[in-house]
Amino acid sequence: MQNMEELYQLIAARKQTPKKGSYTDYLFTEGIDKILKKVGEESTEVIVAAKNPGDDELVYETADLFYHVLVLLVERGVSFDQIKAELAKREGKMSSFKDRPEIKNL
Ligand SMILES: N=c1c2ncn([C@@H]3O[C@H](COP(=O)(O)OP(=O)(O)OP(=O)(O)O)[C@@H](O)[C@H]3O)c2ncn1[C@@H]1O[C@H](COP(=O)(O)O)[C@@H](O)[C@H]1O
Repeated sequence: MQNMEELYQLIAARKQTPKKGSYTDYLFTEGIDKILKKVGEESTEVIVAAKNPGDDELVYETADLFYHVLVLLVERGVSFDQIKAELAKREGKMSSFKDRPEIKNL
């Protein structure tokens, strides 16, 4: 079983020690524009999958998107701990939705 953090570490290791024939290495070699294009493509595929019936396609495309976002974070030098810290800051925070009537009125 591979969790998100383990996958991040594997991708970071690929950047540190490139492995010939690896898709991750291919993305790093192509560079940031290619990685961003893939994140865009995979995001669109998630949206389309979410509109279609059944979960399989949505699960598959979401996994693709997560992987490519992790590649992007490694490429940009953002650590997984930074993401965890940001999520932790939000934990247990009350939603300010009720205080913002403009959202309900959209
Ligand atoms: N989670 C993934 C993962 N998700 C998607 N992909 C690849 O992402 C690509 C997306 O498919 P597309 O059809 O959109 O892209 P493509 O036509 O293959 O290529 P391009 O469009 O990028 O030119 C596929 O080639 C998938 O294999 C992934 N490749 C690798 N991983 C993980 O990363 C680990 C390291 O991978 P390697 O570096 O390749 O060994 C693997 O063990 C996996 O756990």
